[in-house]
Amino acid sequence: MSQDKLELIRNAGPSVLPSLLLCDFGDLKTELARLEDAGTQVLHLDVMDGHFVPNLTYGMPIVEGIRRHSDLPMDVHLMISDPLRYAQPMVDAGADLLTFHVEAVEDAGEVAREIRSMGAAVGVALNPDTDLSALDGCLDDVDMVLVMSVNAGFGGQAFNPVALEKLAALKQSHPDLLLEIDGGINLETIGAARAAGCDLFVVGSAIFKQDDYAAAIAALDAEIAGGVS
Ligand SMILES: O=C(CO)[C@H](O)[C@H](O)COP(=O)(O)O
Ligand SMILES: [Co+2]
Repeated sequence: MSQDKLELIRNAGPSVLPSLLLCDFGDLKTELARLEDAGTQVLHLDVMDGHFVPNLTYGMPIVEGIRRHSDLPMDVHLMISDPLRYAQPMVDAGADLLTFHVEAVEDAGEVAREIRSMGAAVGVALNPDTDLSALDGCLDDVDMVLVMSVNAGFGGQAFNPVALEKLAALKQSHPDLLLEIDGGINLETIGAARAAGCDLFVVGSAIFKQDDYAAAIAALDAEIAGGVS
């Protein structure tokens, strides 16, 4: 199931992934319908534990609730101190791609292999201050690298261009790896991320602060198309 969904995620690229961090959780069903009508192919869910990051969001019940109302592949961004503790419950709740932070674990390769053994695709994320060398030894065991362009924890932060250098370096060293960017992506920044080789573009504020999600996503798609792959 998840390997099929991984193919869907791969084939979706280059694509905008709405981050549900800033959606109306009081009316999630309508929000999901609006995103599907806007052509969304993959959802990005931000799970924060109030420990690895100073913010608290949601866990398995919300992921499972979203799964009940949408068949879209779910890219679950774990901003938590102990990703393996919750990996299997997240897979059971419907996560297709589970991404953990390299800063949270001692052996990223081992964590990646364990998540894969649960039947999910796996991504590894790194914050702006974390050097790419932190990924040494785990890139053969992941399907995707999530390059953060803000410090994980909150929506609505300003884009940090250090992410562009990391994307370009990863594209060169690992051309087959799926690359995702997250944080401060909007009409001004998305083209540069595409030009740096990015495939998946997580967007929160630049969609959810607009009245018309479809128009917001179409404008972002147009900027992606204008970038150099
Ligand atoms: O992982 C995240 C925050 O840690 C979110 O995915 C991200 O911040 C989306 O929000 P925005 O587009 O407003 O930056
Ligand atoms: Co995220």
